[in-house]
Amino acid sequence: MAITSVGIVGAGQMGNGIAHVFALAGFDVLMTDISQDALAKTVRLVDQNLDRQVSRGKITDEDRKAALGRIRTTPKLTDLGRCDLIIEAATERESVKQAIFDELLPHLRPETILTSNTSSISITRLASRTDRPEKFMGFHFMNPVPVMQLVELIRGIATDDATYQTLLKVVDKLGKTAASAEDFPAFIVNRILMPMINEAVYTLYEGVGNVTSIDESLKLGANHPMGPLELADFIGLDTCLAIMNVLHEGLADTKYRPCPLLTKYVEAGWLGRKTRRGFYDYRGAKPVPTR
Ligand SMILES: CC(=O)CC(=O)SCCNC(=O)CCNC(=O)[C@H](O)C(C)(C)COP(=O)(O)OP(=O)(O)OC[C@H]1O[C@@H](n2cnc3c(N)ncnc32)[C@H](O)[C@@H]1OP(=O)(O)O
Ligand SMILES: NC(=O)C1=CN([C@@H]2O[C@H](COP(=O)(O)OP(=O)(O)OC[C@H]3O[C@@H](n4cnc5c(N)ncnc54)[C@H](OP(=O)(O)O)[C@@H]3O)[C@@H](O)[C@H]2O)C=CC1
Repeated sequence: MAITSVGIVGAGQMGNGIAHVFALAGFDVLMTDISQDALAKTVRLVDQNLDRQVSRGKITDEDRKAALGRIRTTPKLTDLGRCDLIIEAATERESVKQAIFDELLPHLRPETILTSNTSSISITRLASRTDRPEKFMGFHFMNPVPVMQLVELIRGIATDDATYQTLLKVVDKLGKTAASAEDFPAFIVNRILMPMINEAVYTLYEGVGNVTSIDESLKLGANHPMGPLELADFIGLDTCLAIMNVLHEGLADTKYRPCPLLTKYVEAGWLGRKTRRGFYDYRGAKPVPTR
């Protein structure tokens, strides 16, 4: 099946980046979000990021204008029913994703492919509660989407080969690289990355280092582009905690227990960059470590 139109549910940082790369690659994009505020901001943010690519000579101003012209928004989830491909990129909570699929399913055409950008949740379980487990897949983009080359493709137990092949072609059209992961908690990237971030929070919790020394150590000592705490703030501490909980519950191994300090930051509503406070405080001119 040829995909020309894409419906994106969730206009947060991931939905925004996904809309950006699909529109630039020539797909028609329709976005929705329960937050009208997020929806209102999203096209402006895509424009800013496209503009950044124009100023760095990556794309032309014509490309920017054409991409923007392909993005539309709607407050009504059910309007996405006419799209060829759905990418759910709402908050990392199974009940949220479930409710979205329940509402959307009666409005989809039978051939529509349904995907989730989930970072960790079982694709087989999400798929099993839909009317099309064979046309359901994990479609996991990395943040920031316009920059990161990888897309993880996760087949549930029932996903058919035609769906997988269609998504491989879509990834190719986006100019990105696909990696296939089996459907186990947090797949490949987050199975490895998130325990490292959680360990960095334990290192902070136990006083082995402070925010600055931990981040500097990994940046200068292991050549990571961002320190683990800076990266956690970038991803969102709520998302990091949700992924650790899926690993902990799904693999039933205490080595994945989320650090109590990570839980405390999330309970405080200090979710990182998106709330302007996390391991760093972003409310001033420069980020200031909170510990
Ligand atoms: C949680 C999950 O489920 C999975 C995940 O996503 S895990 C998170 C994965 N992501 C990472 O690990 C990111 C780690 N960090 C990095 O790679 C880098 O710090 C970074 C690319 C984010 C920024 O790099 P930087 O050198 O500090 O910043 P900056 O110079 O501003 O940007 C680098 C390039 O990215 C571009 N860029 C950054 N953000 C962008 C955006 N949102 N849109 C478009 N372009 C962007 C810049 O234009 C710049 O392009 P050029 O190289 O062509 O000049
Ligand atoms: N952050 C990251 O680095 C990565 C995240 N992901 C995954 O992508 C998904 C989105 O993450 P991210 O963009 O960071 O999260 P954000 O918190 O930035 O955005 C999520 C958006 O979804 C909205 N939302 C919540 N419930 C609904 C709903 N029922 N219908 C429509 N929209 C809804 C939220 O609105 P409101 O704020 O009002 O609740 C918010 O605008 C998650 O599954 C996450 O695990 C995947 C790769 C990387």
